[in-house]
Amino acid sequence: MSESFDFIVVGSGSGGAVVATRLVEAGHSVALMEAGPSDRHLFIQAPAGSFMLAKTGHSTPHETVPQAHALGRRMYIPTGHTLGGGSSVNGMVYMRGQPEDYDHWRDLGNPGWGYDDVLPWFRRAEDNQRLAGLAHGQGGPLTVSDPTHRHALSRAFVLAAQQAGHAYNDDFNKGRGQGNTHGQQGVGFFQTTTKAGRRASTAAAYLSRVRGSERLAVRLNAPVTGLVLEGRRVRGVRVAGKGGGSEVLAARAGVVLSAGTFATPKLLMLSGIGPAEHLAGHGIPLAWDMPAVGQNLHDHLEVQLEARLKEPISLFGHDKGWRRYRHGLEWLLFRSGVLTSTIVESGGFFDLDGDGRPDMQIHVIPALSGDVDRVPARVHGISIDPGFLRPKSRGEVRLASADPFARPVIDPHFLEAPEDMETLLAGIACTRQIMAQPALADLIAEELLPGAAVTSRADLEAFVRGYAKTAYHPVGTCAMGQVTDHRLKVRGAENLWIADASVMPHIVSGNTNAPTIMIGERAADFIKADVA
Ligand SMILES: Cc1cc2nc3c(=O)[nH]c(=O)nc-3n(C[C@H](O)[C@H](O)[C@H](O)COP(=O)(O)OP(=O)(O)OC[C@H]3O[C@@H](n4cnc5c(N)ncnc54)[C@H](O)[C@@H]3O)c2cc1C
Repeated sequence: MSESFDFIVVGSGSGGAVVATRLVEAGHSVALMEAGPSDRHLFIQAPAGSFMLAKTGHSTPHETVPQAHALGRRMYIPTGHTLGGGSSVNGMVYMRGQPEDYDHWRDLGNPGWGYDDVLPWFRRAEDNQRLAGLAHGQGGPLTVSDPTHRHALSRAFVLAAQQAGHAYNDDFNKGRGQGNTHGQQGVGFFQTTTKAGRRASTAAAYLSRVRGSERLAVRLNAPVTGLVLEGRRVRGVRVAGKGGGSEVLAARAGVVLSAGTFATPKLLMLSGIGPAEHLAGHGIPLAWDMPAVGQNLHDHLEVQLEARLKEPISLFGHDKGWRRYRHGLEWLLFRSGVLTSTIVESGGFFDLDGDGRPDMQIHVIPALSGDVDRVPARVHGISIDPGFLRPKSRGEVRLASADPFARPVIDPHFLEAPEDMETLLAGIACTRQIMAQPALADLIAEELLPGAAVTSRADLEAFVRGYAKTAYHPVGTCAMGQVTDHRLKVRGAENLWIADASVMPHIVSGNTNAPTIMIGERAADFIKADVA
């Protein structure tokens, strides 16, 4: 083995960069292996650039297998592929989910993961620019701030939703609500992971603290292709080298997998840790049988309602011609203007089934955004995306072959559970009610998607099956309690941990970046204690 470190962390995303930073701060030497390139790119650093990142090579454009309950469509689920991973390409919405999510994780057999248990780690990570008190932290690495740019359409949505009877909420992360209200419920502006007009990825917020340390080696464009095992002990990792060769790096204390919901189970399976029959089918020697690896894949799904506007007030055209240069210059010189916008500035949480707990989230985009396989109409418009928070459908990730460079087979079984369809249909009705209120109705010329004529249940169901898209929050494929224990150590392994979104046993009721950062914080503490 060529080089050795105390720890090797595989993947520098929302979980990995946090673990690596905390281990280095604790005095350990760490090799942080990242398959993707550097994050030095205007579209990463300037918040609004995120909408133009799809084609820059900073994300991996995963595709599902044809989805039986979505008209046989292959659905697009990108994941980050750069320093900072998803936190470098995401929409920067700062959201934790609901206290009940974590209480549920605890009740599934993961002691120490209830809301009151995890709250201190959310607070430790956080440097909130507006909110203090029991729910929020100051002085942590991750800056959480209010959107400085609030587009007229983002504001119109918030007003229209209040006109429809939904309460204004100025803190979706306050935790348990007052009296009969749920702390998350209502509409407003999302807090963001941005700092002074720039993206606060885990690379910027965490890794920058230890970048100069001689204990940290960051390897970019360095895909790990498997683990080096000796019985139940991990000795190191295999890394693809330039020109087709491969190198082995040694880990004296252990290895942390933080390659994300698709790549972490893939690496386990390539290393012989997974469902025995599946591995045998690909000729991979079994290390130990773990049927749960790759199972329990789930994600948030949403539909996009689109409307054409009467006046040219959306963001349409702002990424073209002279406007593009003006916005770029304003951001470069002053860190102000449209490029500081996270685009998804407003939205809310709605309790559609009346059980006292929101089950639907809305994201608002002040333009027609389309989808990766759907070019939007070239007109001024607004997109309003209702999506479910707690999907019932479950799928899986499997190997396509023993080739580490083959994309995994991703089958989320989207919309298989009838409840998922019901929540989306109720979400469309709720969204239309908001669009009918004066603050939005006065701006809207016509509904483009699904279109005013689409009102029958059959037509609306067909719309959902034909247009539903993911919110890019895949989780669950190495679930804590199944694949790892409650201290995030892989079951059966002596010194192998997982710290990414794959360990969530059940998706949180909200965006997944902040919860994954919390998982990274906790993993670092478990690991430090385990090797002390
Ligand atoms: C387009 C988009 C928008 C999103 N918007 C939001 C949002 O607004 N708010 C929010 O909270 N969440 C959002 N999310 C989700 C959130 O960013 C992710 O849930 C989170 O980043 C996942 O973190 P992770 O640590 O599990 O994996 P990642 O952050 O994806 O990190 C995994 C890293 O491992 C690397 N890697 C993979 N395989 C290997 C290998 N073999 N060797 C070495 N390195 C490897 C990858 O390149 C990547 O950098 C969004 C995600 C996307 C993609």
